[in-house]
Amino acid sequence: MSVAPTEVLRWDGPLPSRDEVAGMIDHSLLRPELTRDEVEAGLAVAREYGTASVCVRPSDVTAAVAALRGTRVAVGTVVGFPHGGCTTRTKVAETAELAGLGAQEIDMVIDIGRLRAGDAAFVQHEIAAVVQAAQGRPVKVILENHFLTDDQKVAGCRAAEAAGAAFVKTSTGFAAGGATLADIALMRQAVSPAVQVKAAGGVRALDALLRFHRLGATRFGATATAAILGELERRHNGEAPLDGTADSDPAGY
Ligand SMILES: O=C[C@H](O)COP(=O)(O)O
Repeated sequence: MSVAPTEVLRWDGPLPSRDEVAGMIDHSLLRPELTRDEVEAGLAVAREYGTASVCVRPSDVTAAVAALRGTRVAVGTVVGFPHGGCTTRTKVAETAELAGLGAQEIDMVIDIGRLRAGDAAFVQHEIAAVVQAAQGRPVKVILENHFLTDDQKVAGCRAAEAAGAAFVKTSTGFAAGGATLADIALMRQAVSPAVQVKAAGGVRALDALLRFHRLGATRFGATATAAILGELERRHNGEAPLDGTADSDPAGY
């Protein structure tokens, strides 16, 4: 599918509310160097804004569950992250353990090499095993599009849907490229309306988020949550866009 030029995709409808935008963000706290204090500060950001969830490292799930108890912010975490190359048994065991610790959403990385080799059946089987281990918790399937052709992205999306995934997701945020407009359009077309599309990796500006949303993304993985929502507040107050981000590369790469 061809994607309209950036200018055409500029957001021109009524601005969504802060709650609406926050309610689509998985506040990402996945960087390997984060200290416990930095994680706690990130959890406070999610709590303050009421994001859809936090996406934390597995070792932070227990702390996140405690910090967010009684709020509407779900605790999400990652499986097979970031390379996707561990065994299916390991991904299943991770999922079961993290669910037991209170994780409510699971973002899993596929076996990227197997998909590139044309073995979508393996990828589907592995996703299905994680979906089963998640016991009803939404599973978001990270394709890591940076490494894939369009045909492989579509095959990954179809495998995810057939396996019972709730979302297909563009990227980990740790490869050399993240979410793109073209990929969101492609992924939205590749799955039925029953499956949501999550954009992640370089979604660091309000305009980027809104453009992705217009193309069908309904969840966003972002570290720049406070900046995105601060920009939204400025727009609601009638202030001009911060710095021309409306015309920049929407994914920031
Ligand atoms: O959600 C996945 C990544 O951690 C997003 O990181 P980023 O927003 O800094 O690109």
